[in-house]
Amino acid sequence: MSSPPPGQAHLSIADGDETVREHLLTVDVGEADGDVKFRIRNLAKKSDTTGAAILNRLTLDIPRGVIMGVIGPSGSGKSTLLRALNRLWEPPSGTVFLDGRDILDVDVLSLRRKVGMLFQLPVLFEGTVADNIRYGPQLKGKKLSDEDVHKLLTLVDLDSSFSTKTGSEMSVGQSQRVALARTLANSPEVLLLDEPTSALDPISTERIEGALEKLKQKQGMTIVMVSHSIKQIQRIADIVCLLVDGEIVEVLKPDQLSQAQHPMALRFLELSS
Ligand SMILES: Nc1ncnc2c1ncn2[C@@H]1O[C@H](COP(=O)(O)OP(=O)(O)OP(=O)(O)O)[C@@H](O)[C@H]1O
Repeated sequence: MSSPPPGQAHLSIADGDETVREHLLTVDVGEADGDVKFRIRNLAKKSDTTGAAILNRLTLDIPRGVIMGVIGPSGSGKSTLLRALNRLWEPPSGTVFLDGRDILDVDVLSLRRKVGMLFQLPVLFEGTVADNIRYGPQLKGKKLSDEDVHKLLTLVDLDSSFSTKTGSEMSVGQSQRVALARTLANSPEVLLLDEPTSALDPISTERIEGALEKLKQKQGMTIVMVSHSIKQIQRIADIVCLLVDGEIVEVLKPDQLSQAQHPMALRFLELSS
C-alpha cells in the first residue's frame, strides 16, 4: 500500500469503505509514523465518586497539521479527553504520546507551551493586552518587542491599537482573540480548544475560525477543537471524531457525516440542518 499523504493517515485508508467506522478504529498507522501528532492508546478514566467510566479505553491518532473536531452529547467526555492532552488531568502512563513520546515523560510546563489551550470564556490577567501577550514568554526570560506583540495581534485579526487596552475595554469576542494571541505567544505546536466560540457572536466566531485556518495553513498547527456546532465543524475541521458515553464511535471527514453509522451522528446532523 502506498503511503497516505500527510495528515490523511486514517482517512485515505477508509475512504469509500462501507465499514468506515470499524476500519478507522482499528487501523494503526505505525509506531514511528511522523504524521501522527498525538497517539492515544486505551485511554481510560473513571469517575472518582461513582467509579463509572468517563473515558472508555479510547484509541485515536490525531494527524499532524489538521483541525480535528470533537463532537458528542453533553457529558460524553469531550473536555476530559482534551484535558488529558496537556495533563490538566494526568492520563495513565503509556496512553498519550506527543510526537511518539509519552507525555508523562515531558516536563509539564514545556508540554503546556507546546500544547496550548483555549477555553469557552477568556480570562485575561490584570494589565494591558500587551502584558497578557508578553506573560508566557517572560516566564522563560524572553521579552517580546512591540513588533512581536503587534504580529500576534494581527494573527488574531486585531489591530495594534489593542495592545494598550485592558480586559474591561473589550468585548468577549475581542478578549477571546487576545487569549488566543496570548496562547500563540508561547509558539505552541498544538492548540486545544474547548468550545472557543460558543459565547461569541457570529462575526467574532468567523474571525476566530479564520485565525485557526491561517494557523493551520501557514504554520502547520495541529488543532483539536471541541464544538457543539456541527456547522462549525463542517466549516473548518478536516476530521471529526464523535464521542458517545466515553467512547469514540466515529472518526470521519465532516462531509461524510451523513454516511456515519452511529445513530447519534445522524441525530447531530438532523439537529444542525
Ligand atoms: N473529575 C471528575 N470526577 C468525576 N466526574 C467527572 C470528573 N470530570 C468529569 N466528570 C464527569 O465525566 C463526564 C464527562 O464530562 P466532560 O466534561 O468531559 O463531558 P463533555 O462531553 O465535555 O460535556 P459538555 O459537552 O457538557 O461540556 C460527565 O458526566 C462529568 O460529570
